[in-house]
Amino acid sequence: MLEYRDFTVKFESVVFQGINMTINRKGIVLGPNGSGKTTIIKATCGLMPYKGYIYVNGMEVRKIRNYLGLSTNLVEVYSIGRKVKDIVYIFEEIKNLDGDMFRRLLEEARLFDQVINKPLYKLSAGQSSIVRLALALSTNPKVALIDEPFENLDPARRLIIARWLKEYFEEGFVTTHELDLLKEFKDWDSYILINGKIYGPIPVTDLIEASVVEGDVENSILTIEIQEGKTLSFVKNAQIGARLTNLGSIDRIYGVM
Ligand SMILES: Nc1ncnc2c1ncn2[C@@H]1O[C@H](COP(=O)(O)OP(=O)(O)OP(=O)(O)O)[C@@H](O)[C@H]1O
Repeated sequence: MLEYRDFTVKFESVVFQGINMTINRKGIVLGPNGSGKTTIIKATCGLMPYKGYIYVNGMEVRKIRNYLGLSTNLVEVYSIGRKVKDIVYIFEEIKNLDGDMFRRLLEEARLFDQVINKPLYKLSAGQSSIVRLALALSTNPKVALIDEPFENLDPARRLIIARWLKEYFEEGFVTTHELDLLKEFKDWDSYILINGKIYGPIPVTDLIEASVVEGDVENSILTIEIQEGKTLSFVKNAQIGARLTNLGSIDRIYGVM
């Protein structure tokens, strides 16, 4: 279980202001560019300072030592070792990574031979993304925090990745701004991260059926503040507004206004 209490991050401007949220299943976190998707994962993995509290299975992140049950695909975590095979070896030693599973996943993505003897930084963006996801999932994590796993991937590999995400971890969330992938995660919850706030959980099935309408609409499943004083409502089976999934990317939500 992930719990955020008064979670606040400020850089030059506020990224999160006093977030209170509990995630106890698997969630898709949707957010436009710069909304804080990577920031919330970094904070939850103890990779950056924050105000307030983050609890992973009841343990406050700042106090966690040697917890093996949390995994992420963030590149910062895999900056050790020269080649991919060295990273696998190190994670087998320090995090009980299952080397056979890692090999099996990469063979399924038809990448193993191409990447295993190369350093991560020499891989293409898509290859690096798949390798880091396979590293994260091969530790059989209870909780996984996966940042933008679908970027730079061809359609066939996106479906492979979606299947891994459904199968290989128990709790946590996957961030994306791509809306056409929602249909792969129909029994998950979704969260929308925008303008310093996090909205949700909303069942993915509800979001798939929702249209986005300007203003505060009665009987909507959700109303969000997209900018100071400007709201958008998500309305199921509406005859007005723009069907959310037709937007393609959550970044295009600003165009609805
Ligand atoms: N170390 C930092 N110092 C200053 N500002 C930062 C830092 N890291 C992130 N930010 C800012 O915090 C905001 C959130 O960044 P973050 O990378 O979390 O967004 P994101 O939702 O992952 O975006 P994208 O979809 O573009 O990857 C952005 O405005 C970014 O410029």
